[in-house]
Amino acid sequence: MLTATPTPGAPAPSRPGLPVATLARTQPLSLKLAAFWRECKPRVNSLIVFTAMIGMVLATPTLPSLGRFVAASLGIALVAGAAAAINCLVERHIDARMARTRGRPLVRGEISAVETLTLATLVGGTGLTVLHLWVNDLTMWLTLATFLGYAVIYTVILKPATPMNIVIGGASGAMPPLLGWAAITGQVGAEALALFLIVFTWTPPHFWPLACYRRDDYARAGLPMLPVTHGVAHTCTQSLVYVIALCGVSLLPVAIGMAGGLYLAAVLALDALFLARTWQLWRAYSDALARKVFRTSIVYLFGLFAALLADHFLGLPGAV
Ligand code: HEM
Ligand SMILES: CC(C)=CCC/C(C)=C/CC/C(C)=C/COP(=O)(O)OP(=O)(O)O
Repeated sequence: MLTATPTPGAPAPSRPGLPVATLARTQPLSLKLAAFWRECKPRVNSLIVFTAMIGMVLATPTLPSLGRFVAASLGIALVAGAAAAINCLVERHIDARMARTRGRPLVRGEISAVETLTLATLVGGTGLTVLHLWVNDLTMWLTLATFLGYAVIYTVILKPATPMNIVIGGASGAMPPLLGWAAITGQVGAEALALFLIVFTWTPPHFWPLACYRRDDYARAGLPMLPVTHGVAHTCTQSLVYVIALCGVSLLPVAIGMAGGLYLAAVLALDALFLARTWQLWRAYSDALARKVFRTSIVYLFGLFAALLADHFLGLPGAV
């Protein structure tokens, strides 16, 4: 619970002079809802939902039913948003100590812990209900497991305990394309596992460059991220190993016949870009380059899934 005593290093609350707990009580509902929206981490979750949507489109040789597609996207988005909000709730004292996260709504007193919990329960519960009523129970259970994997196993247990937090916790972030596949087919096939493996292998070199240039933040917050516990050089070596593995894993869709030449051409270019940047970082680390590698990771994953989509549409009957 945030109290009237300011957390050392935390920013001033959104209205100076008022303690954060009092502030949260005096905010109008519209501002609280806007604060909750930010707690749902809409930018990160837009890519998460995008990968789930591609999983749905790839799961059928034609096009998925529009109703099922919309219901599954909505259900997954709502549960992912609730998971992000619970992450903000659990980590509010840590967030107050890090420059990157100290502007978050709970830290600034724009919303209270109880309101965050209430809204997250409502939103997450609605998401699971949508999946139960209009998608299928397999997707609902797998989405619930993903929620628990991120909000509890990663956030509460692994993140404060081990520098390998991201490798194990990354399994939750890799689930959405598999959830999309399960939403359309009612099962989990080899193709869904290939998509899972791509995001799973991508996650460490997505996160570690950011953890490198934010290492002082993580050290101040007392979180055992790899650059804090093992240094930047070791983290860059690990990132390079994962990107090399990713170059292999990214070819799985071609190897199992779920994607063709267009995807192959695009993914080879993306692999070359990600590998070159991660290699440069390994050779000569700088914070500026680490920022660039982090941004490249996002371009990489978005580009890979967009290429899968384009390749799929090219293969549809009637396409040139
Ligand atoms: C457990 C695994 C993951 C961790 C620890 C992680 C960590 C992070 C962190 C710390 C940021 C910076 C957020 C900020 O600036 O506040 C970030 C940004 C981002 N992440 Fe991840 N991430 C993970 C998985 C994923 C996955 C699976 C996706 C998408 C499929 C993703 C997509 C993004 C995007 C799009 C951004 C940029 C957001 C922006 O520009 O504001 N992340 N990630
Ligand atoms: C369907 C469903 C439940 C999906 C959840 C998907 C999922 C696991 C997303 C994780 C991505 C994410 C926001 C990481 C932030 O990590 P962090 O908490 O270490 O970052 P922070 O320091 O910015 O809070």
